[in-house]
Amino acid sequence: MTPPDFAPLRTERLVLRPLRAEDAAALHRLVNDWEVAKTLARVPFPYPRDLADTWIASTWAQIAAGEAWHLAIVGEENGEEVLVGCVGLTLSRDRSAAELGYWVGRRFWGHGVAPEAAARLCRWALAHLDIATIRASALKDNPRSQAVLRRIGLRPAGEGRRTFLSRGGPMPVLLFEGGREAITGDPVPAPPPAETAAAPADAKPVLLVAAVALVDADGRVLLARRPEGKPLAGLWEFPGGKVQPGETPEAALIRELKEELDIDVSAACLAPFTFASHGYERFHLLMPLYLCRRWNGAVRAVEGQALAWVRPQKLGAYAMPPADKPLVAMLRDFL
Ligand SMILES: Nc1nc2c([nH]c(=O)n2[C@H]2C[C@H](O)[C@@H](COP(=O)(O)OP(=O)(O)OP(=O)(O)O)O2)c(=O)[nH]1
Repeated sequence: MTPPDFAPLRTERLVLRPLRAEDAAALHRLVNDWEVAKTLARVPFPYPRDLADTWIASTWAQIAAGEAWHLAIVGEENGEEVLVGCVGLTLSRDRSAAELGYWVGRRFWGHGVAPEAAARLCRWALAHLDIATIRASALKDNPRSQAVLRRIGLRPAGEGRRTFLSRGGPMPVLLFEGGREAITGDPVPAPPPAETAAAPADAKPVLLVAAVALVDADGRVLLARRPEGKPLAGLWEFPGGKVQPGETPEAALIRELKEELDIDVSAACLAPFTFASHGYERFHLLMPLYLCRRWNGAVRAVEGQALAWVRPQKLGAYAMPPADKPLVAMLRDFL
C-alpha cells in the first residue's frame, strides 16, 4: 500500500499530512508513553512496535475510502521535520457527523499544538465534507483535553462512558460537540453600528447582502459552496456578497458576480424576487434575492469555490445557511 493522495493542511507552525511508513518508529516512541496512552481510548499500553505499522496502513485505507482522516502532525526542529502527534476525524455511520481525536507527544506539550491542529482539521472537514456536526469526548480526569475542545469552539454536550484499552475498561468522559457556527464562526463579525448613541444596548447591526439566483436555459439554479476560511464554510449559497457603503444592491451584485464568477450582468437583467430577513447571533441579515437569466461570459469559479447547477426540486438536498431556507421554498414554487 502507498500513502493516499491528500494535500497537506498547513497552519502557522504545523503541517498535517498522511502518516508515512517511516513515521512508525517516532510514532511508537511518542505514544508508548503512559502519560499519552492513558488519555486515548483505542491505544493499548504498552504499545507494541508493530502496531504502529498496522495503524499507519489502516489510516491510508480509511482516507482512501473516505471514512476517516487520521493525519500526522509534523513540525520543524533545527530545520528537520519532526513528528509531534496525530489528529483525526472519523465519520459517523450516517456520515452526518465526525468524531475528533488527537494526541501530542509529551515533549511537545504546552505549546498549543493540539488546538492549532484540531481547529485546522475541523475547518477543512466542515468545508469539504457533508457533515453538520463535530463531536469529541475527553476523560473526566483530563482537563487539558477538555480545554482544547472548548478552545476550538466545541460546547459541552453531557457525559458518558467509553471503553479505554489503556485503562482496561469503561471510563467516565465529558462529551462535546459543535457545528459550523461554533467552529467556523458566526457568518460575519458584526460591523460597528453607525449610530451607537441611539441604538439600544442589545440591538444587532443590520447587514445588507445582495444575492442572486442565476437560472440557466434548463431552469437550473447556481449554488456556490462557501470556501474554507470563510465563516459557515461548506454551506451552499446564492452568489453575492455584502453591499459596500455607497453601493446599491444591484451594483454590489454586478461587482460580486464579476469577482466570483467572471460574468458580466447588467442591472436591467436583475429582477427583484424576494428577500431574507434573518437574525444571526451577532447581526441581523437583510438579503434581497434577485433572479437573473441573462449574463455575458461563461460561469467560472474564480476563487476555486465549488459550484453546482441544481434543479429547483433538488435544492433541498444542499446544506444552506439558515437564512436561505424560506428562499428555497419560494424558488421551488416559482420556477
Ligand atoms: N452571498 C450569500 N450570503 C449569504 C447567503 N445566505 C446567508 O446567510 N448569507 C450570509 C453569509 C454571510 O454572513 C453574508 C455574506 O457575506 P460574505 O462574507 O460572503 O460577503 P462577501 O463576499 O462580501 O465576503 P468578504 O469579501 O467580506 O469575505 O451573508 C446567501 O445565500 N448568499
